[in-house]
Amino acid sequence: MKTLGEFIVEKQADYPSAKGELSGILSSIRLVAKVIHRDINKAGLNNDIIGNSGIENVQGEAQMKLDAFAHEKMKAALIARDEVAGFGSEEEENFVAFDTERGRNAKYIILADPLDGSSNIDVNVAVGTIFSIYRRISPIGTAVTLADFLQPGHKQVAAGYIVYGSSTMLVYTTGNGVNGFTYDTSLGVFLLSHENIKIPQNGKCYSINEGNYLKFPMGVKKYLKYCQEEDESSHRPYTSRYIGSLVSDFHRNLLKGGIYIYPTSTHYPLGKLRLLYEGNPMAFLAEQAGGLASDGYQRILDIEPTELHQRTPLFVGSKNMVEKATSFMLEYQNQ
Ligand SMILES: O=P(O)(O)OC[C@H]1O[C@](O)(COP(=O)(O)O)[C@@H](O)[C@@H]1O
Ligand SMILES: [Mg+2]
Ligand SMILES: [Mg+2]
Repeated sequence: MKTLGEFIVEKQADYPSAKGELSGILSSIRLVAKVIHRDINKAGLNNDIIGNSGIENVQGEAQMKLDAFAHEKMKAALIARDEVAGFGSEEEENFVAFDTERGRNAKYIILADPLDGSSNIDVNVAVGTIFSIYRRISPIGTAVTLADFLQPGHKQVAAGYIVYGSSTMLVYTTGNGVNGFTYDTSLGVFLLSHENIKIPQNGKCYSINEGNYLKFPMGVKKYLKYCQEEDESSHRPYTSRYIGSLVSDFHRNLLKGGIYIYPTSTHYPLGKLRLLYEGNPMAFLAEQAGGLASDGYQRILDIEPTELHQRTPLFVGSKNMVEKATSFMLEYQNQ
């Protein structure tokens, strides 16, 4: 079976002009995945890892100890690389420009949600790490600027996630399909287990925090009613599945078909999920697997970001399901 390392080298050979820089970054993300995997596995035994850190992150949300741990590990792994010019993270207010000679001459910037679904850690439920890679637009030889981080999602050169579930998997795309690798803990390697993943065009599963139903826009309420109606030909009613960890919910729907929705609500008028750390990477993966991602009205990857921690509504998953949901959004646009 092919390892992630072998796969990366093989793919690099498909692009003779490539200098292996992207491959180097992916290798460091693989290392971060192993480190976080190791510590998550000890979470129940280690009080330095579980629980609330007692501080709020830039989103005003309680920061878990593992959030901060994952963020620090990721930053340390990336700063050590020749290829990375800067890092933006959900856990840090400003982006970090790697302002050394090496960083100023590097080509890529990374955005990440180092630990996604962190409220699940203390109860032993799957969490994840999400990453997104862009080529910088500022001149080489200078420190990166905010503009390098505010590029629309269609400019991503690679994106992916690690899901720390019943097994740990790394799933990524470089714009040429989506591949998944399962971590073999006894060998310490990621093995290619899910080659060229394609999301089913139709699914039977919808994932949304239905507890917020009364706060949703009318289009979402109508779509949920549609999901729950009886109709044999379209296999409705669909099944409701919601873990509360985007990576895990997305991963299930990617493999089995389904739709994940985090809409606007009276509570979160702009949506809850972050465009740069969550929306864009998942949208890139979904499209590369043959699915779709929308904010309800437009393609996620076409949104021009204006802020690092910008939020977005997200409808992502099987093509026909996302199209159906967004048709309801359009129909009930003003309600
Ligand atoms: O509890 P809610 O409001 O349904 O939100 C759940 C969503 O929030 C998130 O946890 C946000 O991610 P973080 O843990 O990285 O802040 C998503 O993973 C998840 O889908
Ligand atoms: Mg998250
Ligand atoms: Mg997070």
